[in-house]
Amino acid sequence: MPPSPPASPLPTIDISPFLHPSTPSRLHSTSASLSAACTNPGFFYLTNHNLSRALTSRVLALARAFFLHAPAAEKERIRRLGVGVGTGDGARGYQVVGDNVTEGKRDWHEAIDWYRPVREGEPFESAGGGREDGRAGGGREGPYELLKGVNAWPAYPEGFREVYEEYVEKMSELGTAVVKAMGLALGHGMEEVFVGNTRRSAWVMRAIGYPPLPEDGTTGKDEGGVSCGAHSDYGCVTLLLADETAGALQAWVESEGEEGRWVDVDPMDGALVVNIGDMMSRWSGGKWKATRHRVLHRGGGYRVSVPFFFEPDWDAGVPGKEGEEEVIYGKYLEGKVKGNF
Ligand SMILES: O=C(O)CCC(=O)C(=O)O
Ligand SMILES: [Fe+2]
Repeated sequence: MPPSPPASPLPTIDISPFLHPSTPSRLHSTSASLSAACTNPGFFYLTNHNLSRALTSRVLALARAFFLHAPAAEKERIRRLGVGVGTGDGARGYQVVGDNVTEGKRDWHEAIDWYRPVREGEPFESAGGGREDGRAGGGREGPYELLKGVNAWPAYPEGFREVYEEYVEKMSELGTAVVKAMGLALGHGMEEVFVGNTRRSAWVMRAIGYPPLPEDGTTGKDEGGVSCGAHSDYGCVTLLLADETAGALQAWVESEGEEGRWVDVDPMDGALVVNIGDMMSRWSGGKWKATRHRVLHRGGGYRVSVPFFFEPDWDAGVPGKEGEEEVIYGKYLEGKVKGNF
C-alpha cells in the first residue's frame, strides 16, 4: 500500500480568552500556544472567534455570486485601473483572471481588492487621497496617487457592501485580539507596541475566485500554471476565510531534521486559517516565520476565499533584527504593490 499522506500538522488556537474577559493563566497559555504555532509552521487554525456562521456564509456566498453571475459590465465598472487612469489608484478594484502577478507570473484567479479607506487627517491621506469617510464618501473622481483611491463596491449582488463592511469591523476586532496575544507571547511591552501600531490598521481585504487550473497544466505564456504563486504575506496577520474546497492552499513547512515540503492547508469547519506576514516576522526579531504559501486549485469546482490582512498602521515603523534598518509599513506596501502590478 502506498504511504498515506501526512495529516495536516497545523495547530489550532482558541482565541476566545482574548475576546472575552479571562484569567491571566488562560491568556498566558493561549499566547504560549500561539508563539509555538508562529515559530513553526507559521500557519494555524483559529477557533472560537467573533464571527457568526451566518456572516461567514454570507461573505462567501456574495463573493461567489459576484464572480460567477455578475454581468461583465459590472465587473468592468469596478475594474482596477493604473494610477492616473480615471479613478485608478493601482490597487483597489476588480482584476480579471491573469491580472494579478506573483513573482512575475500571472495567477489563475480573479479578485476584488479593498484597502483601508483614506481618511482625512490620517497619515495615509495625501493631496491625492480619496478620503472615503465611511459611507458618506464614495465619490470616485480621481486622479489618485498609488493606493490613495476609493474602494470599489459591486452593485451586484445586492447588499454586498453592507455585509463586507460588517465583516471588516469584525475582522479588525479579531486582528487586534490576535496581535494582543502575540504581543503577550513576546513580552517586553510588545502587547502595547502591537496594539499602538495597528489602531488604524492599513488593512487589505481580497475576495478571490479560483476557476480550476486548466487540465493540461499550462495557463499560457508568462503564466505560472498556478492559482496563486508562492509568496509570503506582507504585514502582520492574515485571517483567511475559505470555502470547503480541499487540496488548494499549501504551506511550505520545514520540520527539524526533515526536508521542507508543501503541506495542504485544507479548510476546517468553523475555523479561520491564520498565518503571519513579513512585518510580524520582523517584529518578532525573526523568531516567527512568515511562511511561504501558494494555491494550486486543480479540483473541479470554483473555489472562493476571502483573506483579510490585518496590517500595521500606514506610518508604523517596524524594526528588524539587529543591524537591519527600520521599515515604514506604508512604504513597504507601496514597493510591493508597484512590484506586483
Ligand atoms: O486563497 C487562499 O487560500 C490564499 C490566498 C493568499 O495567499 C493571498 O491572497 O495572499
Ligand atoms: Fe498569501
